[in-house]
Amino acid sequence: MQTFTTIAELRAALAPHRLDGRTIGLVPTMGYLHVGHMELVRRARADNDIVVATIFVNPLQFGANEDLSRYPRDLARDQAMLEAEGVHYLFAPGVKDMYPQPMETVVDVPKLGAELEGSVRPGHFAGVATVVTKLFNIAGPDRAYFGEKDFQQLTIIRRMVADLAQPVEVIGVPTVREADGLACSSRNVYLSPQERAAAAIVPRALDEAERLVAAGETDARKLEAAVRAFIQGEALAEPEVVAVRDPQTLADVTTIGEKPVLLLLFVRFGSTKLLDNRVLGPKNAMPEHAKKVA
Ligand SMILES: Nc1ncnc2c1ncn2[C@@H]1O[C@H](COP(=O)(O)OP(=O)(O)OP(=O)(O)O)[C@@H](O)[C@H]1O
Ligand SMILES: CC(C)(CO)[C@@H](O)C(=O)[O-]
Ligand code: BAL
Repeated sequence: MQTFTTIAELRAALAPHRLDGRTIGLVPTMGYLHVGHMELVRRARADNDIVVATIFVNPLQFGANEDLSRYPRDLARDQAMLEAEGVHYLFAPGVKDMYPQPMETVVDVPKLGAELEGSVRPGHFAGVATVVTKLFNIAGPDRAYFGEKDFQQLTIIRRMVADLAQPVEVIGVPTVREADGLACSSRNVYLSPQERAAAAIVPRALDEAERLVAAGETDARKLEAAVRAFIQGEALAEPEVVAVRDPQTLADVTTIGEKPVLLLLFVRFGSTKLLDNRVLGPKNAMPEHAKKVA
């Protein structure tokens, strides 16, 4: 695996592959990799001739009071993990390599980006859409891989690609979980031992929602209220977003009926925010969602 920090180096390395007709799969990350990221890499390896992973902690998507400066980083460990999975190229630019001058151009999907997680992280999704567009322009991938854990992000990227006719196939990858069901996440390292134990309430809340729907709950607002109360049963957990939405569009849903719905959770433990979601409803409509890691 070769690691590059500049746009020119990566482009030069990829150009001959493109000329030879090889397909390129892109796995964008912010580093501090875990088994969830590795699942994205494995999918990219299976589908493409060449795999490019990126590690960039993108300042554009962090608010002033967020964790940009303390975001966990370990490039040497990440490189070893990517190399072991057969990644061909790692693009790990510095901020000056990505943004040599202050960015004047913004890619935004404003309606989808303003709600749910966006309502507590204003500007976050414009930062994501902008950097992902730039990464697409740099690497020119045939396919790009994103996790379903960040479901709103995945929805926004799909919409952006469709609206702008970006020539990339977006592939969503099911959430990889720890043994107790907690979704793997780089930010899990922020949790104290007590918070880590308490965080198991998040996947359990998804189970509880599934149970309530199976027991006949059809009112989306009532389901949200019940799930919120369930999470609040854990003293260390503060639910910021509990929302039942349409899984394709994220549009509001009032009734849970024939069609599957998506339950999105954004739960705070101290200063750490964790995301999770599950499709509820007809079983055959569910994606392969809950993957456990031993
Ligand atoms: N548990 C997981 N299963 C599958 N994909 C995941 C998982 N966690 C993250 N991803 C995906 O990996 C990509 C890079 O995510 P990122 O580097 O932000 O990791 P993260 O663990 O989500 O970090 P954070 O804790 O900062 O949210 C995103 O597409 C994200 O959805
Ligand atoms: C897609 C992404 C790498 C853009 O910075 C980031 O939002 C993430 O890690 O999910
Ligand atoms: N995992 C999404 C990137 C972020 O929280 O900034």
